[in-house]
Amino acid sequence: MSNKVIVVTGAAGSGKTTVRNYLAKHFNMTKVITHTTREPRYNERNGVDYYFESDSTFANKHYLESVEYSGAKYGSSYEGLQLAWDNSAEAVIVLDTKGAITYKRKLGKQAIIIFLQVNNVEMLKHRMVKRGDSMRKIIQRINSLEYKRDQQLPAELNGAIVINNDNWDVTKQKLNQIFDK
Ligand SMILES: Nc1nc2c(ncn2[C@@H]2O[C@H](COP(=O)(O)OP(=O)(O)O)[C@@H](O)[C@H]2O)c(=O)[nH]1
Ligand SMILES: Nc1ncnc2c1ncn2[C@@H]1O[C@H](COP(=O)(O)OP(=O)(O)O)[C@@H](O)[C@H]1O
Repeated sequence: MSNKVIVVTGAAGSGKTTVRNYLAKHFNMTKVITHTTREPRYNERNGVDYYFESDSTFANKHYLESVEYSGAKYGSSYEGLQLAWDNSAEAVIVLDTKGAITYKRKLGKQAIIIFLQVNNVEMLKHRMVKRGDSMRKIIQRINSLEYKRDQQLPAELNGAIVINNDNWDVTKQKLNQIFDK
Protein backbone atom coordinates (compact mmCIF):
# COMPACT_ATOMS: atom_id res chain seq x y z
CA MET A 1 0.00 0.00 0.00
CA SER A 2 1.49 3.36 -0.94
CA ASN A 3 1.61 6.23 1.50
CA LYS A 4 -1.01 8.96 1.30
CA VAL A 5 -1.32 12.50 2.57
CA ILE A 6 -4.68 14.07 3.37
CA VAL A 7 -4.43 17.79 2.60
CA VAL A 8 -6.98 19.90 4.50
CA THR A 9 -7.48 23.32 2.92
CA GLY A 10 -9.97 26.22 2.98
CA ALA A 11 -10.28 29.73 4.41
CA ALA A 12 -9.05 30.80 7.87
CA GLY A 13 -11.59 29.75 10.48
CA SER A 14 -13.20 27.15 8.20
CA GLY A 15 -12.16 24.36 10.57
CA LYS A 16 -9.02 22.91 8.95
CA THR A 17 -7.14 22.41 12.22
CA THR A 18 -10.21 20.89 13.88
CA VAL A 19 -10.63 18.42 10.99
CA ARG A 20 -6.91 17.58 11.05
CA ASN A 21 -7.03 16.85 14.79
CA TYR A 22 -10.13 14.70 14.38
CA LEU A 23 -8.54 12.64 11.59
CA ALA A 24 -5.31 12.23 13.58
CA LYS A 25 -7.19 11.10 16.67
CA HIS A 26 -9.74 8.75 15.09
CA PHE A 27 -8.06 7.43 11.95
CA ASN A 28 -4.48 6.87 13.03
CA MET A 29 -3.08 9.57 10.77
CA THR A 30 0.10 11.41 11.73
CA LYS A 31 0.06 15.22 11.60
CA VAL A 32 2.65 16.89 9.43
CA ILE A 33 3.99 19.88 11.35
CA THR A 34 4.78 22.87 9.12
CA HIS A 35 6.97 25.92 9.68
CA THR A 36 5.82 29.52 10.07
CA THR A 37 7.14 32.99 10.92
CA ARG A 38 3.80 34.13 12.41
CA GLU A 39 3.59 34.58 16.18
CA PRO A 40 2.21 31.68 18.21
CA ARG A 41 -1.35 32.03 19.57
CA TYR A 42 -1.63 31.77 23.37
CA ASN A 43 -2.42 28.04 23.29
CA GLU A 44 0.02 26.99 20.56
CA ARG A 45 3.27 25.12 21.22
CA ASN A 46 6.43 24.95 19.18
CA GLY A 47 6.84 21.55 17.52
CA VAL A 48 3.21 20.62 18.19
CA ASP A 49 1.15 23.20 16.29
CA TYR A 50 3.96 24.57 14.13
CA TYR A 51 7.68 24.99 14.18
CA PHE A 52 7.77 28.71 14.95
CA GLU A 53 10.65 30.34 13.07
CA SER A 54 12.33 33.72 12.69
CA ASP A 55 12.94 35.02 9.16
CA SER A 56 16.50 33.69 9.30
CA THR A 57 15.75 30.21 10.72
CA PHE A 58 12.85 29.89 8.22
CA ALA A 59 15.26 30.48 5.37
CA ASN A 60 17.49 27.52 6.43
CA LYS A 61 14.92 24.79 5.81
CA HIS A 62 14.38 22.65 2.73
CA TYR A 63 10.81 23.08 1.52
CA LEU A 64 8.54 21.04 -0.71
CA GLU A 65 6.61 24.30 -1.01
CA SER A 66 6.35 27.59 0.86
CA VAL A 67 4.00 30.57 0.68
CA GLU A 68 3.26 33.98 2.15
CA TYR A 69 -0.10 34.22 3.85
CA SER A 70 -1.41 37.41 5.46
CA GLY A 71 2.10 38.82 5.92
CA ALA A 72 3.80 35.69 7.34
CA LYS A 73 5.74 32.85 5.73
CA TYR A 74 4.65 29.22 5.87
CA GLY A 75 6.43 26.15 4.53
CA SER A 76 6.31 22.36 4.56
CA SER A 77 9.27 20.06 4.07
CA TYR A 78 9.79 16.62 2.49
CA GLU A 79 11.48 15.63 5.73
CA GLY A 80 8.36 16.52 7.73
CA LEU A 81 6.18 14.46 5.41
CA GLN A 82 8.58 11.51 5.52
CA LEU A 83 8.68 11.69 9.33
CA ALA A 84 4.90 11.41 9.39
CA TRP A 85 4.95 8.50 6.90
CA ASP A 86 7.53 6.70 9.04
CA ASN A 87 4.84 6.65 11.70
CA SER A 88 1.71 5.84 9.65
CA ALA A 89 0.86 5.20 6.00
CA GLU A 90 -1.58 8.12 6.08
CA ALA A 91 -0.43 11.61 7.03
CA VAL A 92 -2.58 14.74 7.42
CA ILE A 93 -1.49 18.32 6.69
CA VAL A 94 -3.18 21.74 6.78
CA LEU A 95 -2.29 24.02 3.84
CA ASP A 96 -3.59 27.12 2.11
CA THR A 97 -5.05 26.50 -1.37
CA LYS A 98 -1.80 27.47 -3.09
CA GLY A 99 0.07 24.81 -1.10
CA ALA A 100 -2.68 22.27 -1.81
CA ILE A 101 -2.27 22.91 -5.56
CA THR A 102 1.48 22.27 -5.29
CA TYR A 103 0.89 19.03 -3.35
CA LYS A 104 -1.58 17.84 -5.99
CA ARG A 105 0.88 18.66 -8.77
CA LYS A 106 3.91 17.08 -7.07
CA LEU A 107 2.30 14.07 -5.37
CA GLY A 108 -0.56 13.23 -7.75
CA LYS A 109 -2.88 10.53 -6.38
CA GLN A 110 -0.89 10.26 -3.17
CA ALA A 111 -2.47 13.57 -2.12
CA ILE A 112 -6.16 13.52 -1.17
CA ILE A 113 -7.51 17.07 -0.99
CA ILE A 114 -10.33 18.11 1.34
CA PHE A 115 -11.65 21.65 0.80
CA LEU A 116 -13.67 23.08 3.70
CA GLN A 117 -16.36 25.64 3.10
CA VAL A 118 -18.39 27.77 5.46
CA ASN A 119 -21.36 29.58 3.97
CA ASN A 120 -21.31 32.62 6.15
CA VAL A 121 -18.28 34.97 6.40
CA GLU A 122 -19.61 36.33 9.72
CA MET A 123 -19.41 32.81 11.10
CA LEU A 124 -15.73 32.58 10.09
CA LYS A 125 -15.02 35.84 11.90
CA HIS A 126 -16.91 34.68 14.98
CA ARG A 127 -14.88 31.44 15.06
CA MET A 128 -11.60 33.35 14.93
CA VAL A 129 -12.78 35.48 17.89
CA LYS A 130 -13.73 32.31 19.78
CA ARG A 131 -10.29 30.85 19.07
CA GLY A 132 -8.74 33.85 20.83
CA ASP A 133 -7.29 35.75 17.86
CA SER A 134 -6.90 39.51 18.47
CA MET A 135 -9.24 41.84 16.59
CA ARG A 136 -6.24 43.46 14.89
CA LYS A 137 -5.09 40.07 13.58
CA ILE A 138 -8.59 39.10 12.47
CA ILE A 139 -9.04 42.31 10.49
CA GLN A 140 -5.60 41.90 8.89
CA ARG A 141 -6.47 38.28 8.03
CA ILE A 142 -9.90 39.09 6.59
CA ASN A 143 -8.46 41.84 4.42
CA SER A 144 -5.65 39.67 3.03
CA LEU A 145 -5.84 38.57 -0.60
CA GLU A 146 -5.08 35.01 0.50
CA TYR A 147 -8.10 34.88 2.78
CA LYS A 148 -10.40 36.12 0.01
CA ARG A 149 -8.87 33.67 -2.47
CA ASP A 150 -9.32 30.68 -0.12
CA GLN A 151 -13.09 31.17 0.21
CA GLN A 152 -13.57 29.47 -3.18
CA LEU A 153 -12.35 26.13 -4.47
CA PRO A 154 -9.72 27.02 -7.11
CA ALA A 155 -10.14 25.41 -10.55
CA GLU A 156 -6.78 23.65 -10.12
CA LEU A 157 -8.29 21.68 -7.21
CA ASN A 158 -11.23 20.32 -9.23
CA GLY A 159 -12.00 16.83 -8.02
CA ALA A 160 -11.24 17.70 -4.37
CA ILE A 161 -13.61 16.45 -1.68
CA VAL A 162 -15.67 19.51 -0.71
CA ILE A 163 -17.16 19.53 2.79
CA ASN A 164 -19.44 22.20 4.10
CA ASN A 165 -18.42 22.74 7.74
CA ASP A 166 -21.37 24.78 9.00
CA ASN A 167 -22.28 22.01 11.42
CA TRP A 168 -19.65 19.89 13.17
CA ASP A 169 -21.86 16.80 13.60
CA VAL A 170 -22.54 16.71 9.86
CA THR A 171 -18.82 17.19 9.09
CA LYS A 172 -17.90 14.36 11.45
CA GLN A 173 -20.38 12.01 9.76
CA LYS A 174 -18.94 12.86 6.33
CA LEU A 175 -15.36 12.25 7.52
CA ASN A 176 -16.41 8.93 9.06
CA GLN A 177 -18.06 7.90 5.77
CA ILE A 178 -15.00 8.85 3.73
CA PHE A 179 -12.34 7.28 5.93
CA ASP A 180 -14.10 4.38 7.64
CA LYS A 181 -12.76 1.17 6.28
N1 LIG B 1 1.15 26.40 1.67
C1 LIG B 1 1.22 26.25 2.99
N2 LIG B 1 0.23 26.73 3.77
C2 LIG B 1 0.34 26.52 5.10
C3 LIG B 1 1.42 25.86 5.70
N3 LIG B 1 1.21 25.83 7.05
C4 LIG B 1 0.03 26.44 7.26
N4 LIG B 1 -0.52 26.88 6.09
C5 LIG B 1 -1.76 27.62 5.84
O1 LIG B 1 -1.53 28.99 6.11
C6 LIG B 1 -2.77 29.63 6.43
C7 LIG B 1 -2.65 30.43 7.70
O2 LIG B 1 -2.46 29.56 8.79
P1 LIG B 1 -2.67 30.03 10.29
O3 LIG B 1 -1.90 31.29 10.52
O4 LIG B 1 -2.37 28.89 11.20
O5 LIG B 1 -4.16 30.46 10.33
P2 LIG B 1 -5.55 29.71 10.43
O6 LIG B 1 -5.83 29.01 9.14
O7 LIG B 1 -6.48 30.82 10.67
O8 LIG B 1 -5.47 28.76 11.59
C8 LIG B 1 -3.79 28.52 6.54
O9 LIG B 1 -4.52 28.49 5.33
C9 LIG B 1 -2.93 27.28 6.70
O10 LIG B 1 -3.61 26.19 6.15
C10 LIG B 1 2.46 25.39 4.83
O11 LIG B 1 3.45 24.80 5.25
N5 LIG B 1 2.31 25.62 3.50
N1 LIG C 1 -18.42 23.07 12.51
C1 LIG C 1 -18.02 23.94 13.44
N2 LIG C 1 -18.94 24.60 14.17
C2 LIG C 1 -18.57 25.52 15.10
N3 LIG C 1 -17.28 25.83 15.42
C3 LIG C 1 -16.33 25.20 14.72
C4 LIG C 1 -16.63 24.22 13.71
N4 LIG C 1 -15.46 23.76 13.20
C5 LIG C 1 -14.48 24.44 13.87
N5 LIG C 1 -14.99 25.29 14.79
C6 LIG C 1 -14.26 26.22 15.68
O1 LIG C 1 -13.91 27.35 14.91
C7 LIG C 1 -12.63 27.84 15.29
C8 LIG C 1 -11.72 27.85 14.04
O2 LIG C 1 -11.46 26.50 13.66
P1 LIG C 1 -10.01 26.03 13.20
O3 LIG C 1 -10.04 24.54 13.11
O4 LIG C 1 -8.95 26.66 14.06
O5 LIG C 1 -9.96 26.68 11.73
P2 LIG C 1 -8.78 26.87 10.68
O6 LIG C 1 -7.68 25.92 11.07
O7 LIG C 1 -9.38 26.56 9.35
O8 LIG C 1 -8.40 28.30 10.77
C9 LIG C 1 -12.12 26.95 16.41
O9 LIG C 1 -12.40 27.59 17.64
C10 LIG C 1 -12.96 25.68 16.25
O10 LIG C 1 -13.15 25.03 17.49
